[in-house]
Amino acid sequence: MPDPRDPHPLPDRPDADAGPYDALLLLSFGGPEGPDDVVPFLENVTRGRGIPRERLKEVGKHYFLFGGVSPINAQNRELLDALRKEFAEHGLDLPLYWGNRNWAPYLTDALREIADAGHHRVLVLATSAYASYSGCRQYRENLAASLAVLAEEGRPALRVDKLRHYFNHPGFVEPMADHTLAALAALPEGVRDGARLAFTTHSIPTAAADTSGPVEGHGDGGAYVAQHLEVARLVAERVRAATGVDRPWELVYQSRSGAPHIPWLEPDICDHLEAEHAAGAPAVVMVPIGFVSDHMEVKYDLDTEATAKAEELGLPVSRAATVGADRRFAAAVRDLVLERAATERGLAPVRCALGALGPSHDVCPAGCCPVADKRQPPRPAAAGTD
Ligand SMILES: CC1=C(CCC(=O)O)c2cc3nc(cc4[nH]c(cc5[nH]c(cc1n2)c(C)c5CCC(=O)O)c(CCC(=O)O)c4C)C(CCC(=O)O)=C3C
Ligand SMILES: [Fe+2]
Repeated sequence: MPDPRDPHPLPDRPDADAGPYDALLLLSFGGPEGPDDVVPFLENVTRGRGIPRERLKEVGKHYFLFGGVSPINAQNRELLDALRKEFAEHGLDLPLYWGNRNWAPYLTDALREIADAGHHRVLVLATSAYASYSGCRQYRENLAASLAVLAEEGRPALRVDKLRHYFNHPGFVEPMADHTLAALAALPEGVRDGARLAFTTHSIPTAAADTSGPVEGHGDGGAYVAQHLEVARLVAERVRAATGVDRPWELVYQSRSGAPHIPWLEPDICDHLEAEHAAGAPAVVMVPIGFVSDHMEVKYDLDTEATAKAEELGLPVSRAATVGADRRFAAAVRDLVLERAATERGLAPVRCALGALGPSHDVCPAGCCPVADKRQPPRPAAAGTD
């Protein structure tokens, strides 16, 4: 077992050569930036997905509670700034672009800008660290659809690759562990040692979880659950080493949508808080390992809803910050860019990953993360084998 106190230095990549790539595209979810954006944004997100009307009204309210502004776009701007700084400091000359799936700046516009600047090979950083249809293939489908628009416009073809999943990269795990320690320190001292850890991520339909990742890993929970359990274990191990306390921890879920008769991953964080309280837990730290920034799913579902539930129970809780624009995460992105570029040049670079699962594949194999809903027509996806 690796020593959790080992700083896991990134491989010292002597070069700053991003070739054959000539652009990096930050690909994210997007979010509304004012009250008038909320309904059209939700329509973009849920088009053809069978989300009950009631649920949409409810989710709209979450956004209106925050003035109709999702924090996600500002957070992506911060990440872009951190990446620019990281690249400049290390002499990595790779222009950065940004496009979203569901709101401006849109993905198609970003790709058009990239093509018009004369670039040909694009590397994509998605703000989703794990496998699953929603977290990976859906982004690849959006890339394919946008590339098709550009082709119709008669623009020269872009070749697009996606960076591998980074959930187990030290630049993702280490900031998450530090933020968990900070959230523990924010609890009243008397309950700190007894506090339990609740790692949270987005619930998805169990059928989508079971088929997440490469075909040979399909089965109960699939790669989605296995990858999250691994990050939870890695973070819990680091927290134990730093505090000397071996705390009970669990992986739980949040932000469920979809029709009630379709099974989604459980337990929900609110039910979990109730169960922990009933079991005599003195406090709980919520650790949103499923997300890359403190966007609305974190601000509403954890900081508002779950925190209100805990108050009602009289259970002290705190919430760990996500990695956001942490410079170790920016360094991880640089590391992954250089790693992939070297691989594409025919070299065999060090592939940095913590824990037992090893580095994820560079290219999604055929059958990876299929649409679980059989009524959905299969759509073309870019940056993969199928
Ligand atoms: C796995 C996963 C991630 C993590 C990976 C990633 O980051 O991509 C994620 C992120 C996010 N999800 C977000 C927002 C929403 N997700 C929805 C709906 C859904 N999410 C799903 C899954 C995921 N979602 C699923 C299976 C659905 C059901 C409909 C469908 O199959 O597509 C809906 C519709 C209403 C509702 O029912 O909640 C909204 C508004 C925002 C923006 C937050 C902000 O504005 O700050 C972000 C970052
Ligand atoms: Fe979502």
